[in-house]
Amino acid sequence: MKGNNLTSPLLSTCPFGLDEYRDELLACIQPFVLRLNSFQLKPLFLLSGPRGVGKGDVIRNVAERLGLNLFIVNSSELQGGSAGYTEGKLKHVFTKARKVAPCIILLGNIEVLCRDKDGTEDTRAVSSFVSEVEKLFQETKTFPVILVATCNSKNGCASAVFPTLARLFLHVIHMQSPDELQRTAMLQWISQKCGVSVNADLSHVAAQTSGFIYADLAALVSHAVRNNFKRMKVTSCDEQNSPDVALSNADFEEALDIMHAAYSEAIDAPKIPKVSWNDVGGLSDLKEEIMQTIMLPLQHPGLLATGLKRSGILLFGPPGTGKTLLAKAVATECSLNFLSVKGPELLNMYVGQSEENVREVFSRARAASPCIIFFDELDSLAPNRGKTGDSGGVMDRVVSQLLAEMDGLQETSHLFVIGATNRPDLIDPALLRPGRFDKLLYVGISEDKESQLSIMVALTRRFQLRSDVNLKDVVSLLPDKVTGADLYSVCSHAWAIALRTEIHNLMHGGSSMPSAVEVGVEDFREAIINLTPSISEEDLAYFQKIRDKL
Ligand SMILES: Nc1ncnc2c1ncn2[C@@H]1O[C@H](COP(=O)(O)OP(=O)(O)OP(=O)(O)O)[C@@H](O)[C@H]1O
Repeated sequence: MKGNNLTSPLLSTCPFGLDEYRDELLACIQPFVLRLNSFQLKPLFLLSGPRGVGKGDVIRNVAERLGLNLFIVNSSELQGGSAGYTEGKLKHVFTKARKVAPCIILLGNIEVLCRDKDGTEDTRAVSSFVSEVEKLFQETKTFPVILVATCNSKNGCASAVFPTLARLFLHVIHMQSPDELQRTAMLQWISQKCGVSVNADLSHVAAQTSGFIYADLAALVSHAVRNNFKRMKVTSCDEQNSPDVALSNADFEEALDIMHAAYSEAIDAPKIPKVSWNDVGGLSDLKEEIMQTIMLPLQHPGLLATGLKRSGILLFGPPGTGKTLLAKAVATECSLNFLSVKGPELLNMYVGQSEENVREVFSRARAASPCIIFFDELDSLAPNRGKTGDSGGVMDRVVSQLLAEMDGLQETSHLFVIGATNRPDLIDPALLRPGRFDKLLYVGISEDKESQLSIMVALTRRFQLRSDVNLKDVVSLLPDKVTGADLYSVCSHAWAIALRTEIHNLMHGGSSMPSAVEVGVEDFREAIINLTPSISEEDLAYFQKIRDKL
């Protein structure tokens, strides 16, 4: 793609994927440039969107296309602690702008304008701004001056701007995070702009960059170029001998790893867990089933377009049977970030806050996608509506919010939801309908020696076992019905007993502390004697009844 220069030098300043916003702004400004403004309206426009979405580039491109000068001023430069200062600064800026007319004044970060120290609206500053703007347009007779302000906002809406200021604008353009197609176009444009060719599947890269905006994609390409230089061992270059750079899939993969890691650090976002299949004993049928559900949309994103309904997975069963462990292992295996949320953590006494928390979880996961959201104790978050008896109907609204978010998942192939509960019978049936948590999987206790052995093997993987230990013999000492958590307790107990013995020997004339604690068969025996299985026969009968019912 190198040398595939853009045909129009004007087009080159507007990233592909932002053209719809550019055209919208162009259409707004053109009548004023052509003096078709018979209603004496003031040409004030507002562009809002997340920081780095490409607002400046859109305005720059419009100015170039219309042959207007661009006069850039940041609102924070106009803030000086008093309304008088803002007024003086504004006068100065507008006088200078008039001198370079025809022009666009780009007033950046308008959300900070007219804000006093404690963040509230400074009404005097607002009225100075309004009157200075009035004067600007009254006194500009010869060539047009257009004012385009920008506002940083997470969700693209301009609510951060004080309503008195927002009312001044003739039209507001809300710039959203780009979709997959737009991201592909942007990556292509940024690479061309950097003068590098691309031997990678950009649509595949774009699919892995959900939540990225223009500035993130530019950083991604620059990381990819650096990776390429490292791979090709480019040490020095000058204008004449600049190396031929062809970015490969591997360059982008590495760059994505760097970006995802940096992003996770910055916002404490979910990360890929470090639980391998070797850490999970038994449960092989469940592993297979979950992997298939998750891998299918990842490997064939096109299937979603054909109307295939995505489903969430609900793991249910007694406590301590490895539901969380299983979900983490799937995330590790598929290289997915893992966002674990305990149902009760999201509930809040303030009106509307619990629903907001649910929304926030999904938006955090979307920003970190590909991602698995793991809802532990789902029954506490989504109980049967109308049965909970909370006076304000909070739970009903939380369930409705959860349903709305789950339905929204159909559009993405990179977000998965796994729920876990000990009480599936308490969950609102609406959540178990097709397209939501419609795959119910029972995670039970270990009832046969074979599955107990495989869990013991997984749990003692990092143990130093004495030569007298045969795990089969250890397993034969176990009660018939135990959970993974019971076995974990046996292993950790045995290790603690072994450690205690080592310390005792050391204090009574032993030579020196060995580098690792060696666990012997006696240690396991003692730990097993002290074990009380966490699930009783009645509990088990109850879980089996629910399982048969579902
Ligand atoms: N199949 C297994 N293989 C290895 N370890 C297991 C297994 N099942 C459970 N464990 C051990 O038990 C611990 C608790 O398991 P986990 O938290 O996954 O259970 P859970 O079913 O999610 O429990 P809860 O319903 O109480 O949330 C794990 O950290 C792990 O050490």
